[in-house]
Amino acid sequence: SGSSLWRLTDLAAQRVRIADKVAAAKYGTPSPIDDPAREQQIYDSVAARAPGLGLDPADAVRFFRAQIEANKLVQRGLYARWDAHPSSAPRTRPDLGEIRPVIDRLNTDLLTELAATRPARTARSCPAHELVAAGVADVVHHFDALHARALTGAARAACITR
Ligand SMILES: C=C(O[C@@H]1C=C(C(=O)O)C=C[C@H]1O)C(=O)O
Repeated sequence: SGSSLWRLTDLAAQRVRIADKVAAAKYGTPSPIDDPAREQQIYDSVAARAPGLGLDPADAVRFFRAQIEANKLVQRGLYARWDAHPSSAPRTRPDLGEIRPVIDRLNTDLLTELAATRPARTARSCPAHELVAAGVADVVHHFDALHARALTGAARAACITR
């Protein structure tokens, strides 16, 4: 992987994609899209692990805030779609308890990759990496506009602009 942002971007894309399963798990149930307690757990875990990886905790948390916003953007977009076209709503309901461990694993891999890509993330050229994200979204993941938009926001947060 080196310092290239491809793997980081692909992991972010996988995290955007899994929002489909999360939305399907919650749609038509009392579980809201936003779960602040779960989000706080993630931020606390990220902040605790960051220093051991040579990462600034605030920087790592900022990145994960963007990943979570991207995930919720997709969930909201899918809800709107499913409300408008009930025939497109999922017919089976996955178990959120089985999805979250996969997200935990992606979070760990993202954190590792954040540490590995520090040079690319601090480079002045980093914002151009949005193009990489667009390519990953299109060519690798065949994302629609909703998912591509979510990934663009998530990928932009990788750059350290301070
Ligand atoms: C993915 C979920 O939905 C939301 C998004 C989260 C995330 O991206 O990690 C965490 C909590 C929720 O606010 C979830 O509930 O697990």
